[in-house]
Amino acid sequence: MARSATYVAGVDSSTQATKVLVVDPADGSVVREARRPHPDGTEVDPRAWWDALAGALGEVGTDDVAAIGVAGQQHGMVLLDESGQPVRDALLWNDTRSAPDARALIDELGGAAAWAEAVGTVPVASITATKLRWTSRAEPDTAARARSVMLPHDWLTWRLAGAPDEPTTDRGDASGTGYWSTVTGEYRHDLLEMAFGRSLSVPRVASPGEVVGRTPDGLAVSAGTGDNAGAALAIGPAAGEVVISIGTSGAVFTGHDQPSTDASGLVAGFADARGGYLPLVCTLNAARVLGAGAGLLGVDPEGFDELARAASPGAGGLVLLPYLDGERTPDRPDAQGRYVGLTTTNATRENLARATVEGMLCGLADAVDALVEQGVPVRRALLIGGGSRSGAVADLAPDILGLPVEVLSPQEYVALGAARQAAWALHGEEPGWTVARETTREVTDSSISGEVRARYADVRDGRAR
Ligand SMILES: Nc1ncnc2c1ncn2[C@@H]1O[C@H](COP(=O)(O)OP(=O)(O)O)[C@@H](O)[C@H]1O
Ligand SMILES: O=C(CO)[C@@H](O)[C@H](O)COP(=O)(O)O
Repeated sequence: MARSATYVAGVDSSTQATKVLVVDPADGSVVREARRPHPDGTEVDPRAWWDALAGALGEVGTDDVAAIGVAGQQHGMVLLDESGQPVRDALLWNDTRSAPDARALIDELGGAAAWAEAVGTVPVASITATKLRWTSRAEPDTAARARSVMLPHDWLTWRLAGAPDEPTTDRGDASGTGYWSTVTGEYRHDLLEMAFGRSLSVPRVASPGEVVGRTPDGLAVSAGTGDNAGAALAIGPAAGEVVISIGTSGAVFTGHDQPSTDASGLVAGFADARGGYLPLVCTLNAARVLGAGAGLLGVDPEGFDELARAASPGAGGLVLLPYLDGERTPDRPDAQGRYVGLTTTNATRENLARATVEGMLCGLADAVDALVEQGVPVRRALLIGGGSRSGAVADLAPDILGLPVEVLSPQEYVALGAARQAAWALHGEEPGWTVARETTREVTDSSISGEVRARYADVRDGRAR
């Protein structure tokens, strides 16, 4: 159906919610937006994402929308049967049950370096291939019914396009599966078979500006991508800039001109949504650490910020190891959070709040170090995601990271990137919009990073208990 509509829609189907933006493709301005929550938990019926998407699209309205793109939480395993129905709830990126399967797969291929060379990423429990192995091992009857595997954004894109015979994915999201190689740009069907015990259908990898289908209403559907690649598409970090996304995950990434193959496993060598590369470090513990701290202290986010700002740097020696939900980077799936160094002198609500923010930021500072270790230049950090709305995070970040920091204006950058891709698919060229930049917050005391991070490292590495 031909449409005379003028706008494009971008979707972020992330861990906690679906967010939809209707955007003017002429300048990238947001004209309408809506949001629907997702169920909690690390395994979710994908139909809940579809319902959230349908609800949010219904609220924003699509009569004047010509194209749509979906960026989604990475790595989630959506296993489908012969008729295209999910055989079980999707296992999400933050589900750690497949940690032993990750270790087994590493051994079977001959070690971490072999994986880094093969696909760019050493498997941890987040990576889709390990979830396939867990399913074939722990739920063989369920596995027997599976015919195809998709990622969350693949599945939503496929459904938006009316479930065509040939589902699609893109380089950005495919690179988080463990069975698509960022190094060669090809599927490694042998690794999928090694993980699952037999072959499964996988989506075709569409090109960045491709129209992969049409909705029943005639909207052009773009290839979509993973949420972090979506944010990178929206922001376009310059050389030396690293994006730090403080959502459910803490994701630290930037564009790069060559694939990464980090055998230490800290840096995932992902692809981006433009044809380039997106080395990325992901922690399991970011915005929710702040929420847990606020809950512990019985305050709202603003009250929590006020407490954290009122304490001195270093929180009187109190340190939080922020691995509340286990950790992915470093690979400690069974870890728990720990406050260390509590004394009668430092036992104040202010220090508890400050240690919480500092601990979360130290985890992200470690992630930045891992990128630098891989030869990625880092001179400035750009903060996005729900946790970047915390005033205490914004205030403390430059001194803990030891970097100038820009907190980008609160926007749904992942959905904006998806809208940008939809505009690209619609008009055949990538739009030229840039996002507004904010004032840079400079490092105020360069000794803080060293001192706070040294105490944190003692706790992280077991030298202080
Ligand atoms: N002002 C704030 N202070 C601290 N945390 C916040 C604030 N605003 C939102 N958040 C947290 O940000 C998270 C949601 O961020 P978002 O980037 O949308 O996550 P995701 O992409 O994982 O769904 C929630 O955990 C929420 O509690
Ligand atoms: O696993 C990763 C990146 O490798 C996560 O970043 C997920 O993509 C989920 O992101 P959020 O929902 O936290 O934005």
